[in-house]
This record gives sequence, C-alpha cells and structure tokens, in this order.
Amino acid sequence: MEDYKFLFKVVLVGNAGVGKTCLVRRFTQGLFPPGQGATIGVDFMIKTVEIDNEKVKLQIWDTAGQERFRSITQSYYRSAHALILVYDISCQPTFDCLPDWLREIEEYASSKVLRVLVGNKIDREDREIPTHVGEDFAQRHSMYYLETSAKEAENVERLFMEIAAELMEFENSFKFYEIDLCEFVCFDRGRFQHSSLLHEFYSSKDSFKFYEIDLCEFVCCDRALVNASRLLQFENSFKFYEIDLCDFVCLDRGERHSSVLDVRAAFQWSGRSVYDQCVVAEILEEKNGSTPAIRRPQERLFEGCLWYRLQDLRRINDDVFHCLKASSFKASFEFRE
Ligand SMILES: Nc1nc2c(ncn2[C@@H]2O[C@H](COP(=O)(O)OP(=O)(O)OP(=O)(O)O)[C@@H](O)[C@H]2O)c(=O)[nH]1
Repeated sequence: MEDYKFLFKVVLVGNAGVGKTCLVRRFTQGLFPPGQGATIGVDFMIKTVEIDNEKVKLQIWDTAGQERFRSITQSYYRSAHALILVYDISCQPTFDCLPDWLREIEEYASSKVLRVLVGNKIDREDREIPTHVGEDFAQRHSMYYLETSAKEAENVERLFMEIAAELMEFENSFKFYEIDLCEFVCFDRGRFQHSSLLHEFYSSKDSFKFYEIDLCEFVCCDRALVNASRLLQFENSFKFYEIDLCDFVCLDRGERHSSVLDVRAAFQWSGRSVYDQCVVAEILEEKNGSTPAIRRPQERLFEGCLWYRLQDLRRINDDVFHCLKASSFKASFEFRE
C-alpha cells in the first residue's frame, strides 16, 4: 500500500510564459531551470508533503499555456481538486486573459474545485498589475490569492502547502464511513438518471462498490477517499446522508429537517447525540409517516434504514433491486423479502 493518506490533483493553467513550469519545478525540485522551453501538452510531477503528521501526495499537472494545446489541457480540469490560475504581474495581457481562463474553468472543472489565483514574477521591477488589483479580482471570483516568484522561491512552498492543507481540511470535513470494511456509503438525492448513475459507477467497481436508488434518493458507496469529491460535487442539489458502522449519521440537506442542513457544520459539532436523534427521527418518520420516536441500537437502525430504502427501490424498479441484491450488499446484510 502506498504511503500517503491523501492524494490531490493540482492543475496549473494560465497564459504561456507566466511561469507555471518554473513554479512546479521550484516546488518539486527546488530549481529555477534556465532556458525553460514552452510546455507541450501537459507535464506531470509528484511531491508528497506532510501536514499535521499526515502524508499528502500532490499530483501536479503543468499545462501548456499555448492556445493550440487547449483541447488537450481542458481534459485535465475535470478531476482536479485544485486549479492554480497563474498570470505574470509584469505582463498586462496575461492578467487580461483571466476572465477567459475562468470561463474555461467554469465549463470544464468540477464546481467544487479549489481555485487559486497566482501573480507570479514578483521579483521583477517592471510590475504592471498592482497587488490590490490581483486581490480584487480574486475576491470577486471567490479565489485564494497569492503572489509568487519562482525565481526567488518566494511564496512557492507556501502556495502548494496551503492548497494541500485546504484540500485536506475539506476532505476531512466530509467523512465517508466504512460499513463492512469494503464499502463506503453516502446517500444522496439527485437529479441524475438512475440507470446512468448505476452504470457509471458500477463500471468503476473498484472504487465505487454500490449504489442504491429510489424515487427520491440514491445511495452511493465510495470506498476511495480520492473519489469522494466526485460525489460531493452533487451535494448541493441532493439530500445527503452519511453512515458509519459504529455511529449512524444521517445529515439531511433537504427541506424537512432544516436543523441538520449543513454537513460540514454538523461534523464540527462536538457531541454526536444531536444528530443521532435526527437520524432516528427521520427514519421513523419516513417509515411510519408519523411523529418520530427515538432510540434503537445503532446497527439495527442502520440495517433497518437500508432495508427500508431497498424496499422502496423495489417498488420503483425491480431490475435495479435485483441487481443490487445480487451484488455487494449480500456480504454485509441479510435480505428479507
Ligand atoms: N523573473 C522571473 N522570471 C520567471 C519566473 N518564473 C518564470 N520565469 C521565466 O518566465 C519564462 C517562462 O517560464 P515557464 O515556466 O516556462 O512558463 P509557462 O507558464 O510554463 O509557459 P508555457 O509552458 O508555455 O505555458 C522563463 O523564461 C522563466 O525563466 C519568476 O518568478 N521570475
């Protein structure tokens, strides 16, 4: 097993010549390479860093700024956890192009991507874009902002370390819990076609083990932390649940239980009893259509909830039900017809 807890993909974009390759080389190799040629397509480097005693592996993708490579580089946006948009503080046109880059990011990257604006080459005397102009732009577009010099190694380490720390915090705040040591589960409510969801995720069975779908909710089981963000990008539109074996957690982003709307906030709560009760309340309410009652052993609760949802699922689509029944759940749960 590889020796890291988190793996994040960081992609650098921006006009040709702004210093993307130099930033990457400075961070990964401690070099400022002389006579750096233009990047062709996409280049790739890895560096593992340590944050709060956890190993974080950064996969850093350095894309070519030249227009002719745009169709290649766009395909790298989708799975990026962070995008670093770089301009050259001594070159106004590289700043003027930022709105175009943002449009690309909007179109091709995940809505959850961490976006960072970097003004590079601050060692140069001929600055054209004042710091406050860069900062304003970043603020207006909800981006982090940093000025760097790859040449003088200024803020380069800080740039990548802060990104790693931010991504780690984000990942930690959405916990995926193991059910039977081979599956992670989260429940979502969504706009996606049931069948396409099932297909998409079943086809990558190694990382996504199981999906339960019903009329108003589906369940995604994600065993890989690296893939968590892919699920979480749906979180705004869906009702969202998380479950674990020892502590059943169910966080409702929907309308009925507005007191537990925010997953992140809920995880910051110190005591668990608050949302334990919400969980139970919701299950029983849905099950009986009556006022919630509370307290049953956690495992039973958990099982009951799954059973309930699978029952519902069956009403909706027999094929899907059988498909699920035949798959991974039989390892952990008894099916009762
Ligand atoms: N003064 C100064 N020059 C820099 C800095 N970073 C990069 N450069 C110079 O800028 C030029 C372009 O740097 P690259 O890193 O190749 O730029 P890029 O953004 O990767 O360019 P493409 O690969 O074509 O997209 C090179 O001549 C570098 O030496 C910096 O921080 N300060």
